[in-house]
Amino acid sequence: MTTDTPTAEAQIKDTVAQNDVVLFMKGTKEMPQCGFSSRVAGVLNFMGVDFKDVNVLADEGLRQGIKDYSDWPTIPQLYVKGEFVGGCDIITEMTLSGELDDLLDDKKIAFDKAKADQIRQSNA
Ligand SMILES: N[C@@H](CCC(=O)N[C@@H](CS)C(=O)NCC(=O)O)C(=O)O
Ligand code: FES
Repeated sequence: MTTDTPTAEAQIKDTVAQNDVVLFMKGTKEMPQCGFSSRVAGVLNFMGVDFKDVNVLADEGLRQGIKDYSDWPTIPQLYVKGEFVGGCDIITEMTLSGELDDLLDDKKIAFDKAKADQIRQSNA
C-alpha cells in the first residue's frame, strides 16, 4: 500500500509537468465512466481544449495518489500548467463565470472562445 505512494506521486508530477492540461478522471475522454468526469471532459472537448486524460480507474495507486497530491478528496481533478484548478463543481462555475476563459488565457492555453460563450448562453 504505502510503497505505491512515491510511485504515484512521481507519475503525477511527471504527467502534470509534461502536459499543459491534464484531467484525472474516471474513464477516458472518449468513454467517461462517471457523470462528474464526463461533464468536465465534455466542457473541455466542447471548448476545443487539448488535454491529457488520465483514467484513475485503471490504477488504484493513482486514484488515491491524486487525492493525496492535491489534498482534494474526489475525482475529477483538472490541472493546468501543473496547478490544481478544481473538480466538477469548480470547473462548472468557472466556465459559467468566464473565470476558466481568463485562466486559460493567462496560462496561454488555446481554446475556442465562441464555444465557451455558447455554453454560457445555453445556461443563462
Ligand atoms: N462535487 C464533486 C463531484 C465529484 C465526486 O463527488 N466524485 C466522487 C464520486 S465519482 C469521488 O471521486 N469519490 C472518491 C472516489 O471514487 O475515489 C466535484 O465537484 O468534482
Ligand atoms: S462513479 Fe459514481 S458518482 Fe462518480
